[in-house]
Amino acid sequence: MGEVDPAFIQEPEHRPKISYIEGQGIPLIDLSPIHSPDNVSAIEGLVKEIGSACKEWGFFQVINHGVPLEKREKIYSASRKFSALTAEEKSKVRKSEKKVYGHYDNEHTKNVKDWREVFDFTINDPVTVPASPEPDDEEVTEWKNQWPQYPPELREVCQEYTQEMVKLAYKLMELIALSLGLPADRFHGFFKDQTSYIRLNHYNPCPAPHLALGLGRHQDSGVLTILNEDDVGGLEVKRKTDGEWVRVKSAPDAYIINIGDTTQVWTNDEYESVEHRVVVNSERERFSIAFFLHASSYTMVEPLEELTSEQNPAKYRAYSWGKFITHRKRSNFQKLSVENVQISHFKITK
Ligand SMILES: O=C(O)CCC(=O)C(=O)O
Ligand SMILES: [Fe+2]
Repeated sequence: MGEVDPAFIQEPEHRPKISYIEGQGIPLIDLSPIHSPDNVSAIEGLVKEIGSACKEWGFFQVINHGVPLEKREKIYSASRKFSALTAEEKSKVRKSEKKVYGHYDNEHTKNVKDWREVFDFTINDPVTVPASPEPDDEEVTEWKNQWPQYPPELREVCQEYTQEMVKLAYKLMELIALSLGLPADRFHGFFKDQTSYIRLNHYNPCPAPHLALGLGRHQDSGVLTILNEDDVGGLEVKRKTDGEWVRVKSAPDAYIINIGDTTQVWTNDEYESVEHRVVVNSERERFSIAFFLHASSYTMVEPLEELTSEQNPAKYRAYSWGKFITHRKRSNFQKLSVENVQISHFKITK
């Protein structure tokens, strides 16, 4: 076995198990009804399924989602070509504190290094965000994409894929709104100048897969994540019922959807954002593509009025989405002595 940089080594309690439980129970939801919206009873059934999946798992898979296979194949192919470039070539579009999108292979999750490299791009280029996390600083700045020279088609296939993700994300948010007894378009207003981005993930084979993780345990901080993975596998979800890590077995052509922290706050904990991580292996590299649906930076995130009452008061104080992400971005480039900003910091304690 090769030597592995100690920066990658997880504490014993966070190391992956040799044998794993396959997440058979993770709901698999057929989205066909969204393509014939007049079929009211089919939509109602679908809304119920989505509601239970959000409540019980915070994770589910969808099939018949309407995203053309060809667009996905194209973005995977471009992602593979990019990952095969030399480190020097990739460093030309390297992420930094100032350039927040691009290539990066030095990310830490909870202060342990992840065994992966990523390429990030914002779907609204440039996107306007606060200049600093300081609460009183009203200055704004722009975050822009960096596109590599090679492969030349990367930019275009990413843009085409983005359109599909946005369409699917809106559909899913409509179903989620309905499942909460809200009007279908209840969430749409939050996405006018959305800060959503896409991440192309590449996990190399790892000589010490029992010590390191492709991606350490975390919750997604945004609204919703739409993930596609290749056939290698490795995503694990912390099951709500018993806290066990279960391996997601991706159905062919499925997208894996999970609720993020913003939705947890909006729904006042009705739908919780669930921890997940990625296990690597010593034989096969793995690719995945994640679309993170994020609100406009000027959004104040707080429990929705319709979902709170005297009996069920708001469990969170309002926080600025823009300040939250600038805080996160800054700390990504500094080794932390304290925990990163979390929604729990806005929790109202009695
Ligand atoms: O690659 C995966 O399967 C999951 C990636 C993920 O959870 C993330 O990037 O937040
Ligand atoms: Fe994630």
